[in-house]
Amino acid sequence: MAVIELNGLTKTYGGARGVTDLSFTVEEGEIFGFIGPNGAGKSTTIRTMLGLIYPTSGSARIFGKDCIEHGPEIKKEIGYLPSEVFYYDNMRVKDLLNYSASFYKKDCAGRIKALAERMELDLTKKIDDLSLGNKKKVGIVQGLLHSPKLIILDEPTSGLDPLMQQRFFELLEEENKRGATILFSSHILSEVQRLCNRVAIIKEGRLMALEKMSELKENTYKRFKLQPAGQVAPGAFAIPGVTEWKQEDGEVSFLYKGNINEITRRIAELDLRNMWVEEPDLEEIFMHYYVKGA
Ligand SMILES: Nc1ncnc2c1ncn2[C@@H]1O[C@H](COP(=O)(O)OP(=O)(O)OP(=O)(O)O)[C@@H](O)[C@H]1O
Repeated sequence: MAVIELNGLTKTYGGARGVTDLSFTVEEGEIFGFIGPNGAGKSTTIRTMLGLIYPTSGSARIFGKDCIEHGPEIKKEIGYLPSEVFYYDNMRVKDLLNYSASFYKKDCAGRIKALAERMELDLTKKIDDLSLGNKKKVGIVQGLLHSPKLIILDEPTSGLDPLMQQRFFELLEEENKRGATILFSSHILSEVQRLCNRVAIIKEGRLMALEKMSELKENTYKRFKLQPAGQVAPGAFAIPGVTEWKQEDGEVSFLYKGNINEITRRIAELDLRNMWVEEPDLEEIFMHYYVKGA
């Protein structure tokens, strides 16, 4: 079952581009990455899903229901963590969270306590006295306290230290095992890589690619590093698919995309001391899409 369905979603702000003709679906149980640089249109898409802004044309549906027509009903089943969190500073953390919980017709007390313990959040503190990272933790607990079916995260890790990021990711993986679908929007590619099964790449408001994480990695470049016994002739790797060829300090490196046998035949002609083949990280993949689509 599709949990999120975007159909030709377009949003303009006055004449300015927000997102253009965006279509994709997120299936139940997925951890879906939504990546693109600042200004690509991620927040615009999320705000439309939450019914906070109206699409100019096209539609966004969640749980099979239109996000504008059924906004309040849909929102009860969504946990949303915005990129920036703002609170009434005078409140204590527990009062704010109890207030948030009162919107759901569920007893969330046990969950609030468990989540706060997990994230090492002091419920008795005044929001005013919290650091940025601790405010972020309030947002996390607030987003998860009602055990939502869909979790929408907009740049969720900013302000969290590495240990807390790790905890948070573990928490998300548990929520996913419990059955929650997750949309994870980010420009930090390593975290998307770590967590997501599938990704949509967005650039200047348009969908650039929609792929399984595994395919995204397979269909792209591999980085080769060789340590030859002597100098390699400059033309030795002049075959299609080889780019960024470099020879320095006794090491040859290049990116390769193509039939793996072609390249191993070339490599086999060399006398090697050592060799490494590395998976490209998402950063390199991302650059590839951007350069290609530029
Ligand atoms: N309220 C608004 N009024 C006018 N233009 C807007 C508004 N909100 C967003 N935009 C524009 O829409 C485009 C997409 O912005 P959006 O915030 O959705 O991108 P993003 O991918 O979430 O980036 P970021 O990570 O920086 O938030 C940008 O060009 C932005 O300037």
